[in-house]
Amino acid sequence: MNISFIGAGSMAEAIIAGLIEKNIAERKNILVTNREDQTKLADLKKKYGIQPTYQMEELMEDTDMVIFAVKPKDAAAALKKIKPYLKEDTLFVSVMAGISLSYMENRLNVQQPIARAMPNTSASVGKSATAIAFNDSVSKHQKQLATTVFSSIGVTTVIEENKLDAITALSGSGPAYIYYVVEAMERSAAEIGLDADTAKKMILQTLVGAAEMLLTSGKEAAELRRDVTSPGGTTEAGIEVLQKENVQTAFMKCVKAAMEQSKKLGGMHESKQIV
Ligand SMILES: NC(=O)C1=CN([C@@H]2O[C@H](COP(=O)(O)OP(=O)(O)OC[C@H]3O[C@@H](n4cnc5c(N)ncnc54)[C@H](O)[C@@H]3O)[C@@H](O)[C@H]2O)C=CC1
Ligand SMILES: O=C(O)[C@@H]1CCC=N1
Repeated sequence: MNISFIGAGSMAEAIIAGLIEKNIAERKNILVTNREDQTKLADLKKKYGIQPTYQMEELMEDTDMVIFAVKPKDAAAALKKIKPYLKEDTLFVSVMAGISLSYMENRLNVQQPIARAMPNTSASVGKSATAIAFNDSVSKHQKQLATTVFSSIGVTTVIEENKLDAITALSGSGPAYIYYVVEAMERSAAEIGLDADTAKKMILQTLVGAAEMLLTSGKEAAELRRDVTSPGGTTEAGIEVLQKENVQTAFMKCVKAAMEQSKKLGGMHESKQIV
């Protein structure tokens, strides 16, 4: 498979690492460009053996798929730059938060095959939860190609585009919520007299173990929680505080706020005139 990346930041690198690790594409067939940071491209070449280039013709000529991984604020300029070189039947895959299929169709070509994907940074370790939506021009074969690419960095689900803001809030931003909880556990461990190394080891194994239980036990989260909570015991005392402080409600508000922001990001850019 030939794949070209527009944008060479953390998300592009995570996907490149997955493609190489799982042998989805040969290193010589992965082309990468960015706006101007030649040092970053040289680093990527050294690390992964991929092909950096600033030649748009080279990027677009034989590619099966263009992965577009620039920030939403840079979308308009980057789309304008590539439009003259993008072949009309090449699959264009965006990983940008908030930017809709119709926004991209309007700036590229209404008939362009376009996919909108939302991975997360766990892609770097092959554990992304990615959701992907397609416009009507994407062929069955192209859907398979895109699914293969994102499956190389974790689990992939095909969904309707109108669910992508919710997905962005839940699993796109999701790793950050978990890290936030870990930060709190680390701080409390220090306060109750545990050294940082011991605390980290215990917290991380607790996290991995809980995830494995959720994946394999066949039990719901609430049931697993009840299994830990002995009547009159330590967990009950802890959870009572979380309930009194409305922590679950706060988390629900957090996900909703992230979803609103995803919608807003899209709206902010959609309202700009096509230039
Ligand atoms: N970081 C995250 O957790 C996630 C990010 N995303 C999305 O991925 C996209 C990229 O995010 P990051 O990799 O974190 O950003 P980043 O800032 O690390 O990388 C952006 C890249 O785009 C390049 N770029 C900007 N304008 C360009 C242009 N005109 N032509 C060519 N290249 C250009 C920059 O040089 C840079 O290499 C964003 O749209 C974000 O919404 C999606 C899921 C998760
Ligand atoms: O915070 C953001 O906007 C990006 C999208 C999902 C995760 N990070």
